[in-house]
Amino acid sequence: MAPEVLVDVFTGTGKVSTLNAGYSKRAYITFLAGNGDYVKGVVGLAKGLRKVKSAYPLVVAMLPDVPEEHRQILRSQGCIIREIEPIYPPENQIQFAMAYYVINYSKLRIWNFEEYSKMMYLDADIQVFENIDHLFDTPDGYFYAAMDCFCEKTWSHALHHQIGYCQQCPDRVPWPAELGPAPAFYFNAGMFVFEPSRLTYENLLEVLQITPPTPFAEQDFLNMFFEKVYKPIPLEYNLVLAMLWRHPENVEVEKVKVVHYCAAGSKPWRYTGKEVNMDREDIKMFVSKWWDIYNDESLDLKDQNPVVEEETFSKSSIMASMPEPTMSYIPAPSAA
Ligand SMILES: O=c1ccn([C@@H]2O[C@H](COP(=O)(O)OP(=O)(O)O[C@H]3O[C@H](CO)[C@H](O)[C@H](O)[C@H]3O)[C@@H](O)[C@H]2O)c(=O)[nH]1
Ligand SMILES: O[C@H]1[C@H](O)[C@@H](O)[C@H](O)[C@@H](O)[C@H]1O
Ligand SMILES: [Mn+2]
Repeated sequence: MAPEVLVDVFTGTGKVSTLNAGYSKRAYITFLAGNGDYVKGVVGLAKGLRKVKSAYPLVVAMLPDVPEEHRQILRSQGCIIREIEPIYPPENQIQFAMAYYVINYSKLRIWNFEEYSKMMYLDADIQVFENIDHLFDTPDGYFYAAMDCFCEKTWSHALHHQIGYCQQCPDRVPWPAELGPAPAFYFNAGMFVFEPSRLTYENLLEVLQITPPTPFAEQDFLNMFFEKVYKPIPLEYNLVLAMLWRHPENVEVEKVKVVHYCAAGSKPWRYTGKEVNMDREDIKMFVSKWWDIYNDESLDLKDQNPVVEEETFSKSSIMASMPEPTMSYIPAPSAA
């Protein structure tokens, strides 16, 4: 049976949610490694979440190599800092994952944050342009994320890409019958909704030990691990920018709530406009919208005191004002 795509149907009652009454254990979470410029992405994300009046704090799971200066910047923006130990794939096998992505296995630590009942992971190169708090209301027991696209060069190692198959337009080149059933839907791991759990965490680490690393590192691993409970959500919750030129018919730009600046050359803080497709008007528009948020001083955290967790929660409940969504499911088109 084809998996289902989650579709939100908003009733838009505008009712103020009483978040502290049972829902306070929710948070956004991102990942930060190294002393480079990804800290700018996290600052941008923290300000973006504030702009759309998200009711939940942003936790930053960071590796020990993030310098104190960057931690201070993030604290001053209201982020909750949580240091994690790196996770490496089994010894001697690292060469099979793309070097750049190996560090992302460390992301698995976030399943250990059991003090939160539900979290939404967002890459540091993601920006949120509309409130997406309602995704926390999705039924428990599933893994929610948007489906990826296989058309860019980064996918050239994969058979899908080589034969021209993409799950975003499965009719263009249908999956060849002689290769067996079409592959399960595959999500981009830059954005997902999950439930931390010690049991799941231990399971993840155990299975990782017997799983050979693959090019997209933890993204491939999570796709395999959560295959049976994966529920695709609409692309507007994680617009992988390449969708704009690979599958424009699937994108309604005005509906986009979350942009993932993952296309080569599109990270706003590194943007030069010179790389392929980077001179497009829609790309320029999204990059400039990211900078508007990053540069907007009115979005800086007003309170100069460093944020402590409890404080953030109670502030959140006061800020919370959002429509109450109802969710329904429709079947997705078959990938075959
Ligand atoms: O020097 C770095 C590199 C990466 N990151 C963090 O790691 C995330 C992933 O890196 P990119 O966003 O540059 O990579 P992509 O978006 O191309 O990666 C996609 O594929 C990866 C496979 O490992 C992950 O699944 C990632 O979440 C997914 O969006 C960043 O957003 C950021 O949060 C850092 O903090 N510092
Ligand atoms: O799955 C891949 C991967 O996450 C890449 O890093 C990203 O740049 C691509 O856009 C995506 O399709
Ligand atoms: Mn990313």
